[in-house]
Amino acid sequence: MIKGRLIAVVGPSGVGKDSVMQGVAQVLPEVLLVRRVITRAPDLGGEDYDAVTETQFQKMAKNGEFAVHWGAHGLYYGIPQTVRHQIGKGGLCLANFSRKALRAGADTFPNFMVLNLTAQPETLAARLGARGRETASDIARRLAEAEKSLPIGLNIQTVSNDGPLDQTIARVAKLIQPVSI
Ligand SMILES: Nc1ncnc2c1ncn2[C@@H]1O[C@H](COP(=O)(O)OP(=O)(O)O)[C@@H](O)[C@H]1O
Ligand SMILES: O=P(O)(O)OC[C@H]1O[C@H](OP(=O)(O)OP(=O)(O)O)[C@H](O)[C@@H]1O
Repeated sequence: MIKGRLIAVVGPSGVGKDSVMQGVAQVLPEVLLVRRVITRAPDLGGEDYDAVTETQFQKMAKNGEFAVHWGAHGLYYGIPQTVRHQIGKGGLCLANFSRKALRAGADTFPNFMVLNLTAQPETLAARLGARGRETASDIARRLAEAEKSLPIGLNIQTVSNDGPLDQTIARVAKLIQPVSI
């Protein structure tokens, strides 16, 4: 029997969290990508998300619609409660996560695992510029927050994404096996 789990993908802005998640979902069809609720303007690309206003987000949070939620970059992000059902059914779920919210994630989800992606600062700057989703001042703020420590005592796998994306995807696909019981 397979136990489901949530794998929180973390790392600095521009490291490749969304790209790696999408690539892994292509090579491992059983992987489910978590669709986050974000107070970001709709259709800015990078990931599929539910765009809501701040008022809508606060209402959803108050109604208990998020398993975990946090604020960052002047936005709010929520992981929907529905992810719990997917995990309960044995789903291998991947979510773009905040390093600040990892402790809450570990307290919320069974078999919680962290995929920590890394890249050199100059790589991050080049990638954020090329992505073009944020303004230059937003990019500067994101780069200033690149270094953050991770909580101790969690199941953390660290993988460099400095090299070719396909190489990272292949490494991650090998690491994120479901939990057998
Ligand atoms: N290994 C890689 N090599 C080259 N470009 C990459 C690689 N990984 C991601 N990118 C590019 O870098 C940019 C940032 O990636 P993204 O997945 O949006 O990062 P994050 O979600 O961590 O902010 C995107 O334009 C993406 O196409
Ligand atoms: O606490 P931190 O680990 O610094 O993370 C803060 C936020 O940054 C990322 O957001 P988002 O996907 O909007 O930005 P990014 O693609 O530039 O990383 C991540 O998903 C968190 O929501």
